[in-house]
Amino acid sequence: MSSLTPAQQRQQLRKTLRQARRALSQAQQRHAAKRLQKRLAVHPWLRRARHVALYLANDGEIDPQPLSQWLQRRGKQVYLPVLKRWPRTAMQFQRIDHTHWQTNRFGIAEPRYQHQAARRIECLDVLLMPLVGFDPQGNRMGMGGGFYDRLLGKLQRRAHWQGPKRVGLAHECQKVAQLPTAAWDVPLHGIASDQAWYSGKNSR
Ligand SMILES: Nc1nc2c(c(=O)[nH]1)N(C=O)[C@@H](CNc1ccc(C(=O)N[C@@H](CCC(=O)O)C(=O)O)cc1)CN2
Ligand SMILES: Nc1ncnc2c1ncn2[C@@H]1O[C@H](COP(=O)(O)OP(=O)(O)OP(=O)(O)O)[C@@H](O)[C@H]1O
Repeated sequence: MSSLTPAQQRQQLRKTLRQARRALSQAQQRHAAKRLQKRLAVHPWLRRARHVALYLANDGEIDPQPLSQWLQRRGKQVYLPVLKRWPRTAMQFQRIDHTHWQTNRFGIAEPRYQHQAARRIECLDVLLMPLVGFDPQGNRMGMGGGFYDRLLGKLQRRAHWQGPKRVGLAHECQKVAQLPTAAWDVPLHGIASDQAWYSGKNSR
């Protein structure tokens, strides 16, 4: 209905797109994950990268696992997000080798925090991000926690941007023509789906 506020529109869209990705079969998920790996394995950003963050698939997200294995075979360091206990809105990244696992408050597995395995976001080469929805202009909508936006927002306010390439990973069914954007959204440099590569327009 046209009487929805922008926040309600985002919420509505989030619900529809989450249902769409959850409706994919296991076979479709496996196929998509493999296609994604093939696409990114030839991308110069990933071929050059030494430190890459990704995520453990949840709620129908496209699965970066085949890509993670490819990266590790190439001797690259792979990192996962770990939610901070305090402040509860913060997140950091941790290398995954020799890891003890725990479950975070959203039921997603994550490495137990170890100071020596953590890496600052500005020292990552590529940040592969989960998303609920994207548009071909490079806008991203996540689960609504604001974890990635908050982390990247801090970097963006610095005079000299130094940070990872921001790449969203998605199923093609998560694409919309134009996302309603919020002031704090940080645009992506690119989006890789199982079917295509999208170059973000307003990335820097
Ligand atoms: N695989 C994966 N890992 C990730 C993220 C992600 O989006 N995907 N995150 C990206 O930020 C962070 C976790 N953020 C999340 C935010 C909300 C929910 C979620 O399921 N929300 C429920 C409500 C749960 C509750 O409040 O108890 C929901 O909306 O139904 C999950 C993860 C870090 N790790
Ligand atoms: N840079 C920021 N500074 C302060 N608050 C922020 C910032 N970015 C996001 N937020 C807060 O986080 C909340 C969720 O934002 P949003 O809906 O854009 O999250 P998301 O991108 O879907 O989630 P995520 O990044 O965790 O995947 C917003 O209501 C906003 O208040």
